[in-house]
Amino acid sequence: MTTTKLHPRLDNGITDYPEVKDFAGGTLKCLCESNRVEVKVDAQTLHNHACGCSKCWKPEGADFSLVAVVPRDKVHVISNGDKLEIVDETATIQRHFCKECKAHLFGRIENKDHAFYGLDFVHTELSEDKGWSAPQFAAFVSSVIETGTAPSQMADIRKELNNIGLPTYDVLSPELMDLLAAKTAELNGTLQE
Ligand SMILES: N[C@@H](CCC(=O)N[C@@H](CSCO)C(=O)NCC(=O)O)C(=O)O
Repeated sequence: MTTTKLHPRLDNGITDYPEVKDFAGGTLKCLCESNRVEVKVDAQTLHNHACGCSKCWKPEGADFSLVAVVPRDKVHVISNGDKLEIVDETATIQRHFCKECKAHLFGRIENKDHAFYGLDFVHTELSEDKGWSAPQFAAFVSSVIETGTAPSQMADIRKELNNIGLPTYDVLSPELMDLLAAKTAELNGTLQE
C-alpha cells in the first residue's frame, strides 16, 4: 500500500483513454479561468507515457506527468499565444507554458540533430476531446526521488505502475532509447543499417 499519487488519470487505472481509431486530434487548453491559451493538435499522439522527470509538467500533487509526441507541423497555437513563455531556452526541449496558470502547452526541440527533432511534446489531459492514445509505459521513474519521493517508496510505485499495465523504465522506453542511440551513431559515423 502506498500513499503516492501517480497522476489523476492513472490512480484508478487507465480508464480515461478510450483510444479511437483514426482519431485526428483536438485542442489543448491551458488551465486559466478565462482567456485560455489554446493549441490545436491535428494528429493522434505517439509514445504517450508517464514521466517522472523533474522537467515535465505535472498536475498539482502528482508524481508523474503524462506526455506524448506529435509532429510539430500538426501543432498550432490558436488563442492567447501571448501568454506563452519558454521555461528554459537552453533545455533540449523548449517547454512553452502559460505564464498565468503554469500549464505546459507544448515542448519543442529546435536542434535539428536530435533524434526527436520534428516531434512536439504535449499533455493530452489538457484536451476535452476523447480518443487520444493511451499511456504505454512509465519513463524516468527513479527521477521522482529527485523531486522529493522517498527511495523507500520506489518498489511500491513501480508495482503500482506495473499493476495498471505500464512497464517501468528509468530513462525512456527501449524503442526510444534505440532511436537516441542510432542518432548518436549516425552523428559519429558508426551507424549500421
Ligand atoms: N533525472 C532528470 C531527467 C531529466 C530528463 O532527461 N528528462 C527527459 C524527459 S522527456 C519526457 O519523457 C528529457 O528528455 N529531457 C530533456 C529536456 O528536458 O530538455 C530529471 O528528473 O530532471
